[in-house]
Amino acid sequence: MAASVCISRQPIRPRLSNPFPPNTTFFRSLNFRTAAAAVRCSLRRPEYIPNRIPDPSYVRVFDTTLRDGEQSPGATMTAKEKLDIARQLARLGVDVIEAGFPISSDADFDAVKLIAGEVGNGDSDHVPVICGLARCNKRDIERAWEAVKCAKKPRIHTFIATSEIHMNFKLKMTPQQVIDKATTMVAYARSLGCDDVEFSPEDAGRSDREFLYTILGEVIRAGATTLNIPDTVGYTLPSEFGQLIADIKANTPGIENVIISTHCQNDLGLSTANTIAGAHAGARQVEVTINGIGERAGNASLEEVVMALKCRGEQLLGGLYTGINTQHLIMASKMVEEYSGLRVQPHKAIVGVNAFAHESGIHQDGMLKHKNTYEIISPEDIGLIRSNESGIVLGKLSGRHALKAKMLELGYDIDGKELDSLFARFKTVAGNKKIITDDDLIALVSDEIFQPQVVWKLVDIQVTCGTLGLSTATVKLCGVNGDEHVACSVGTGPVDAAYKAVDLIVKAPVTLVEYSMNAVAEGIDAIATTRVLIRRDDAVNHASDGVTVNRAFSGTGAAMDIVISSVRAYIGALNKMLGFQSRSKTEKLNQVEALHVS
Ligand SMILES: CC(=O)SCCNC(=O)CCNC(=O)[C@H](O)C(C)(C)COP(=O)(O)OP(=O)(O)OC[C@H]1O[C@@H](n2cnc3c(N)ncnc32)[C@H](O)[C@@H]1OP(=O)(O)O
Ligand SMILES: CC(C)C(=O)C(=O)O
Ligand SMILES: [Mg+2]
Repeated sequence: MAASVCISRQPIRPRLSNPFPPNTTFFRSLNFRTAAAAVRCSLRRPEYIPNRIPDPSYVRVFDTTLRDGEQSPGATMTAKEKLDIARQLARLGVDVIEAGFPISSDADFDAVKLIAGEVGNGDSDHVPVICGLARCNKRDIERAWEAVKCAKKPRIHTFIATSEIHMNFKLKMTPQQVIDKATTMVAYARSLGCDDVEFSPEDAGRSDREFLYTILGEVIRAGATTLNIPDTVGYTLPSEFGQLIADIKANTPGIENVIISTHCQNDLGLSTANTIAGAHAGARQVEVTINGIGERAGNASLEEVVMALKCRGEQLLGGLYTGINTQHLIMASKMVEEYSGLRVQPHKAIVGVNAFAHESGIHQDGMLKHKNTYEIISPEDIGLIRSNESGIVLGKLSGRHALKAKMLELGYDIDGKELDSLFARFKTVAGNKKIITDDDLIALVSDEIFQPQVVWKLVDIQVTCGTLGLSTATVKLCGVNGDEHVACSVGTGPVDAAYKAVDLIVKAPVTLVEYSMNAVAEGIDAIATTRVLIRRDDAVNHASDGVTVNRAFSGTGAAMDIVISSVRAYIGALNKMLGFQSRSKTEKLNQVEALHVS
């Protein structure tokens, strides 16, 4: 009987907020380091001086989501959207916002100017530098200056290509002409009153080293304050890019008076690794974008670079850190995803929907026992509030520990045989469905666990239906003694035919009082939950011997197939009714026996 099923709906239990057991020194120190880095981030953003950073371990974050990011095909954003993102970037604590390429269009000019006026003039403790991009020509530079000059900290970023292939085929200029253009334009930018000028030798990753040292030395003399080293076509490997930065640092005259920066495209999927290698080799500005969006395969992603520095900077990178408040990362990612229309792949590091989700049983078991078994970052660190604390996503690879924990979260404390039975049914459903929702699980519980004593059990069912004739159903049921019965019937539809076939076997005259069905999850592979209410037709006869049997009995069934779900519900209700009848009769007999004894 149902009374033998030991399930209780329980309130969700409060959880420990500290995932580190107090006596585990390794985790304590790891926790301490993370906390210390976070405190230092918020307390120690060094004063902004264009060409110098007072703390040698501080790495400036230059966000170019609104410029290089917008160069992703289809990512064009309105001025209002760019302003919203710029505000979020300021909240995040980026040091520099490259707001656009003002010469490229009036719309971009207006957007950059708007951002410079609003975000570049904020009254909070931290106001980011607002930067505009310009080619090495006067019109671009004037336009960029016009757009950013109202910011508290304006910057012009000018660039010209230095690789042989770009100089020969694209610019059609000699190396000396390129040097002259670069130096005159850097000086011109300074002459406009801009004391924060960044210069980029485009395609530095494929440029001749000696030529780079020369042109970079010259632009420093002309007044550049930041030298950005772009791997424009994402061609270098991490060791190579790190060496490039180290070589520039060692061989460029006057380099000690400027900041070296990285700008890594992602054509080989190495942009984050290259950026970290660059910072390790001496770069103190990293150019990145939210979600890694950008030209072609994108840029180094801000969240990956920042979290890599936060997680490993202290241990492996000489204490490098940034001023990013990582708790705003998820929001920034969502906003950029929404406004740019570029969807984040589910398995994207840090911000992908699967980045903190665990589907396989062994991992889920580990997560339930100690989160650091399978997570190196806590989701709260990036502002992610998980719907369940351990990030468990049930699927066909999940195990009992995870199912039990998930059911507890839903309010069902299930153990032992009931858990085994639910687990078996769950595996079947999970094998057929991509996503198991909470509603699916609840439907499975009510179908499988809250079953009355089994009198009849559905073994097989086959239906045919359609527009050509009557629906027919063949049903095979198994009785209490294990004997199998088969019956066929026609009906007005497949469910009606199936119910009539069941009636032929069970031979209990009942009326179907109510029938309802819900698809409890979205999609074509949703589980259908059926609820039926039946009433025994010959109730009066039994009522004469004092047993109340003319009550209604409900049954629920769940399955992806609506006919199976319907038949399960019907048989469930029949079983309840038959079980109730036999219990009532037994009780009556017991009462009579007791009377005789007394
Ligand atoms: C690596 C990077 O991401 S660089 C930034 C790339 N981003 C963009 O290009 C987005 C915005 N661009 C635009 O809107 C347009 O390209 C504009 C408005 C800037 C220019 O448009 P147009 O004047 O029609 O020129 P177009 O784009 O066809 O060609 C570029 C011209 O700039 C020249 N050029 C390219 N880079 C530079 C440079 N850094 N400095 C000076 N001139 C340059 C090219 O040689 C070419 O000159 P040419 O017309 O004499 O052959
Ligand atoms: C403008 C420069 C810095 C650039 O985006 C690149 O070289 O990729
Ligand atoms: Mg770029």
